[in-house]
Amino acid sequence: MSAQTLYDKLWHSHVVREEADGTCLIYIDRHLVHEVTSPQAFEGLRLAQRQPWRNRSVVATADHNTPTDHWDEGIKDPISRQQVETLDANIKHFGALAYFPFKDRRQGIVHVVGPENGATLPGMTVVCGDSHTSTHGAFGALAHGIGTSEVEHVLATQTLVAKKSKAMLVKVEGRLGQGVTAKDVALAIIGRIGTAGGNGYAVEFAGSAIRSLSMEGRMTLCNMAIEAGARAGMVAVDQTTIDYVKGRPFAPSGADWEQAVAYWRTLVSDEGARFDRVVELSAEEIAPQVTWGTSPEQVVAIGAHVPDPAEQGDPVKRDSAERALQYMGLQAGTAISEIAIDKVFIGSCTNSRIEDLRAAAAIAKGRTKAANVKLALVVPGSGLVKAQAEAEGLDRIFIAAGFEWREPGCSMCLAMNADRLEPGERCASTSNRNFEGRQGQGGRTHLVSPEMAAAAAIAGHFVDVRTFA
Ligand SMILES: CC(C)[C@H](C(=O)O)[C@@H](O)C(=O)O
Ligand code: SF4
Repeated sequence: MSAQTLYDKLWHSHVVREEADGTCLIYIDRHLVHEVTSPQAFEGLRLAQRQPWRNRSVVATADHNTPTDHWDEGIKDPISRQQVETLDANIKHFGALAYFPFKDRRQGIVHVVGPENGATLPGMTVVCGDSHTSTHGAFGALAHGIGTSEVEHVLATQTLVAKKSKAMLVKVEGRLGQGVTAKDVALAIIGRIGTAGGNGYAVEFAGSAIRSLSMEGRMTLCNMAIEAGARAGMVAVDQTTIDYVKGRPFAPSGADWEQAVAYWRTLVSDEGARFDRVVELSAEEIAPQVTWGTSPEQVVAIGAHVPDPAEQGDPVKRDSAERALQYMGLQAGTAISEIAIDKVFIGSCTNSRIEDLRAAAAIAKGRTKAANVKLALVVPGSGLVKAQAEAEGLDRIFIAAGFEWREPGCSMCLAMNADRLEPGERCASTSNRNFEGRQGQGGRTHLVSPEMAAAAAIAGHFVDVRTFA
């Protein structure tokens, strides 16, 4: 057999049936479920009087609609409460391998919860009614978001109708500088190929800079593959992957573990495997990134200035840059480091894992939030991340610096709960989307790494974390 990509291997090992036109039925190993995209799917099962094909593939949690403070008061918003209670009822009725409901010790953002419990494993197909399911590709898994009707299809049949995508290799060689993170790599890639650059592709991230990333970093990167328009993002299995998975609650153990590891080690692209497109970046050239507009591709390095739309050759891009500047309340030519901020959000499935919190705390330690920053919110990705951070004293560092330490959830990543921006407020955010109104109507989002967000909270404006002393 000719040399195969990691994507080829994951795909072919899951095809149940292939039609002449290439449409396939692929088997789904892990089905992650949250409260937003599952109610109609479960309702569909009920109406059809069907049972889930394999409810032990389901791992569910409530994340988007859960508040991040005053948990003793429950969920105040009636619509949010109903969504979360509906999930409770559906899981109770249909069953699951694991359910981490509101207030459970292990509750959290579904994309944080899956991996940390060992429910996301190399070689799996992982789906969820959520676009950032690409996160799980960090494990050498084939992972992507699906729509609500597909959620129902997977529940009912354990399969998905899909067509194979083209394969793209994004290679980042070299050493990332001090203060340059996986988030900066992700933003730099999107800045290079654009938010449509990955359309029609499954992307494998490779190269020495990617190999050197921790699993947390790889998850950050794969999380944002979707913002580059890709169907899925993935990283080949190596020792870092295997070390991370070992000993987690749903990971195999004993003889099963040995057998699994032997298989997982094959989950790499073969020498000479063919990709439809190859993009190469040099790690040394990547600086901390800050988005200035309303699309993740509208991004520059911290030392740069807000670009002038007039210099944009493509009329469509020029138009959208002009609109973005207007929405963002920015002038072309302004130094990024002169942009003052009102709020800071450290959290989301992109950057709310323990390593992200450690990095932000290292910047905040012994310092104080600037007076013009009304709120600096730190929201761990899960209850387990929160407990770990507290055991390490990170919560006390943040609180001493004037930051707020909250309960886990999606929080201010999207305004589906009480955490949001007010119209016109400007936020340094570690999340993944900066669309108009994403963090609240009229809110202005700048995407950055956790280090950059913490430094901005202290300085009151964006600042180069590499020279921040
Ligand atoms: C609510 C959910 C469907 C949505 C998604 O699919 O991504 C959300 O998680 C987001 O980040 O916008
Ligand atoms: S943290 Fe944000 S991006 Fe991630 S699942 Fe929640 S809302 Fe979507």
